[in-house]
Amino acid sequence: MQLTKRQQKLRALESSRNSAKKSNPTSYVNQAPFRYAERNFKSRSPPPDMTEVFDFANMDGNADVIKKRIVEVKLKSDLRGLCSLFGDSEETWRDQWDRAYVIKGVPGLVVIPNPFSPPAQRHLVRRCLRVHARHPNLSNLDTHYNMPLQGLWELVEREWRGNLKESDKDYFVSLKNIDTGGENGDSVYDEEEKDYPRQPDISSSPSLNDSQHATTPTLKLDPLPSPTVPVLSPRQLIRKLRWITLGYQYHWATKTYHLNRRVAFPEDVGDIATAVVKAVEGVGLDEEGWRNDYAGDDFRPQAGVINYYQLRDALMGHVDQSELNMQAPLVSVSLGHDCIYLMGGPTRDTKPVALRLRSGDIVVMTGESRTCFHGVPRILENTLPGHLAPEYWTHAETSEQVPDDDWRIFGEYISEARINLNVRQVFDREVGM
Ligand SMILES: O=C(O)CCC(=O)C(=O)O
Ligand SMILES: [Fe+2]
Repeated sequence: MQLTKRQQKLRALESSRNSAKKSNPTSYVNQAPFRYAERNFKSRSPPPDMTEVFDFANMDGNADVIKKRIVEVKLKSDLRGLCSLFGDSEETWRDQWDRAYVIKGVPGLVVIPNPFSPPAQRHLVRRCLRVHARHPNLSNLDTHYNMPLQGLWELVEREWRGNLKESDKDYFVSLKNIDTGGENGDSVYDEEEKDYPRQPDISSSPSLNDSQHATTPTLKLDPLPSPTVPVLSPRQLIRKLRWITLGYQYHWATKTYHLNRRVAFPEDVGDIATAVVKAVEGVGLDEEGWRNDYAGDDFRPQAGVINYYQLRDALMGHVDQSELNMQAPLVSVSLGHDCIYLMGGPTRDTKPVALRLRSGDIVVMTGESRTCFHGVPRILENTLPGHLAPEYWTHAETSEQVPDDDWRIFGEYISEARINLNVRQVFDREVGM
């Protein structure tokens, strides 16, 4: 993109102002370390300081202070035996299918570098857009729009193939009537920060507040639609999708689960999470006195969130503490563009570690880390792996490399996005409905 002279001048001015602010200790002196790190990685001008980022796919490239903190550990089992979506990934594995990493000073966190094959990653991206992002799963868009039952993605595909035109009656997804009753618990999405209504009011206190737990019998009113959301074409509207919920649907306003809105948990996502929880059983760091002792057989994938990030989106620091069962590990899978993932401590006063997560990487929050602050301040541009690019099939050399011919449309979406799929156990075991 060519900048005009005026734009260049404005950029330069912004950059010098920000640098001055950054070098002025008084403007940062009262800033909690987690916020300070968020601010660093969100900054566009000047660009963030990336010297202390953990990169598990490029071990030699890590700074010495980072290398010293990474400890390679063995998973309980070879992942390939646990779920058919694992296996045949690119170089990173070199046949070490039981390899993972933990970090000194970050008890409970386990990182498994991408174990998925390229087709498995494409399968998950497709499922996240075509299957999971529709009724009965709730999304941020449901508050404001009468979402089509067959899903927004179906309209996107029809528009893309030229089978849906502006003059067709179902082209524009209609806005919800503002008179529908409810409480105003949701905010309109923001270009840069994902509209998790929970973010602003999560306290930095490590103690769990009972009112945030799943069983609290609070009145769960649906949030009111906003009068200011625009009417958009399917391909524009899909870029406004920020999250959907799986299994037990989440009520953001009260930070509790809807016990009466339970959707069957998707098998492929549940299988991945269960396999991962089984694999990390017993993983720990003796020298720091921690070990994940959650039995894989006790894990039940009961709820999940899929986050859809556009390149300028961020997810601010938060703690996931709405689950009654806070002992079970939380499994989180990255797809598409790389991101910076911050993992802190029980309050924002702990300096977080910054991890570069790539497509396919899995983060598991076990034990202590389960109640710690974390967030995604930055999606890294120009990091889409070739096997997810829209034009991928045109470069394929063998027939196995050729993905389904409909990949191009998913590739177009993911070429400006990152998807995160995370799975939680809410209760101790199954809960009868
Ligand atoms: O996008 C991610 O990697 C993290 C998402 C997350 O923390 C959440 O949904 O609670
Ligand atoms: Fe989270």
